[in-house]
Amino acid sequence: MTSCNESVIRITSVFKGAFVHSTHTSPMEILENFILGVSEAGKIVFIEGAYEQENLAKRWGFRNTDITHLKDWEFFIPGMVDTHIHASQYSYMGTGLDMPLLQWLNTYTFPAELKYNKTEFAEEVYNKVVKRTTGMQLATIQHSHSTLLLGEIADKIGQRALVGKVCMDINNTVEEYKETTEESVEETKRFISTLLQRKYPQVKPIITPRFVLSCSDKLLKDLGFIAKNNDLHIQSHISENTEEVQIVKEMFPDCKSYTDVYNKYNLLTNKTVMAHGCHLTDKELDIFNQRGAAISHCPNSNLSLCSGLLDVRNVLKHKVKIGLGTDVSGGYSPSMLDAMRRALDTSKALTIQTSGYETLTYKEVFRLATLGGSQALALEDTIGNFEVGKDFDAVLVSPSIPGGPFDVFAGDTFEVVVEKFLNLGDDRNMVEVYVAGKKVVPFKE
Ligand SMILES: O=c1[nH]c(=O)c2nc[nH]c2[nH]1
Ligand SMILES: [Zn+2]
Repeated sequence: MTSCNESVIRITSVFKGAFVHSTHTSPMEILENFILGVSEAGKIVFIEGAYEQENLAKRWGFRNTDITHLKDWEFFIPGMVDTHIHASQYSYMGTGLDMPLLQWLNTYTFPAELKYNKTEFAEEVYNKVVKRTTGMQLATIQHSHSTLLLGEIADKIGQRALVGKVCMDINNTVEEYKETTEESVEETKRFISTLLQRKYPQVKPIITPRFVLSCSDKLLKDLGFIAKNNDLHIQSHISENTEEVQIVKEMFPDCKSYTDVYNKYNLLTNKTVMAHGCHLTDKELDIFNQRGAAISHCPNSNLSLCSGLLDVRNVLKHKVKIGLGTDVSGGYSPSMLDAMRRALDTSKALTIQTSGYETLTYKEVFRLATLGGSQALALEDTIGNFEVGKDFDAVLVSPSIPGGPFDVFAGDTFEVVVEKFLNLGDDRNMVEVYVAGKKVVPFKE
């Protein structure tokens, strides 16, 4: 394609059709018959009504034959952002959901994660999990060599990812699955500097204390320093289950709350995303708001481990950033469509319990899965919707594929088709995935 005649920006792809995304003012905007241009750098250069085609073609120097026309009923959505997933738990996804959090960790999770000291096992699992998930993934693993491998695989496939090495220096049940404080700190530093040196464009490190119950005061303190000194993202778990909350309270009598513990160690920043938060109090949500920290709502996991029902409406009321997470394998599905559906189920369960409760709409959970996720990961300037200047991270949805999971009828409106896809669609409908303008699905073998 030709270069633009009025600036150095080179347009490499132009798509014409329907674009569905969220903005600050609207949970779902359906832009039918629009035209979107992507630069060589993978950025959205324009998105305008198709009636502007001629002007745009002149201004940016593309020809009509350069335009990719979406087929009937096809539409683009922004890449969905999975704000919390454990790549290292993928091997037992869909099993072992028969006990509450702390027993589940001791029985299934710690023995399974121990296996990642073997690089071959890590390689097999990570090659599979990176391909199974569409969108951002946060991976956790204790062994830094396999965690680096995860970063390498994500980069090779073209995925966007924040990758973290789980830190834990306390484990009274599976004794062999823990590090000394020094090991945890040194391995974290080594992991971060190696990953940063590799300069992967879309793969970055994230500081990952497992949760308060797995980390000594010294480890939490040192991780807070490392994150601050290197301006890094932070991820952890908070207030997932009532037993966990009670133990934290007993362990830290001087702290006012679970949130206060992370806050004390500089682990609550505007680049922090905390998974779950089902039992956070209003005061704790106020602290999240003040610190600019975010919550990853993991509804499949919250239901599967009977942890709790996060009141998303209340989180939004406190103006706390919130996105969705699959939390594989506490959550049994790696699909962000499933995360949206379980978020709606949770909101409906709260509606049954609470008279006058304002149930989330399917449009609102779509916003959580896209724009909300980008805000939660402090990446709103780069991804989350189709605003000019952002990276073109997108999924091409084809609703009426042969043998697909739902049917489209002549009388359906675009809005109805989008709703059907969100409630009934699956991978078969997601025919192409783009990350920063590059097509990553279908995968190149
Ligand atoms: O859902 C969860 N999965 C985990 O691996 C974990 N570790 C601490 N807390 C946790 N919660
Ligand atoms: Zn988790």
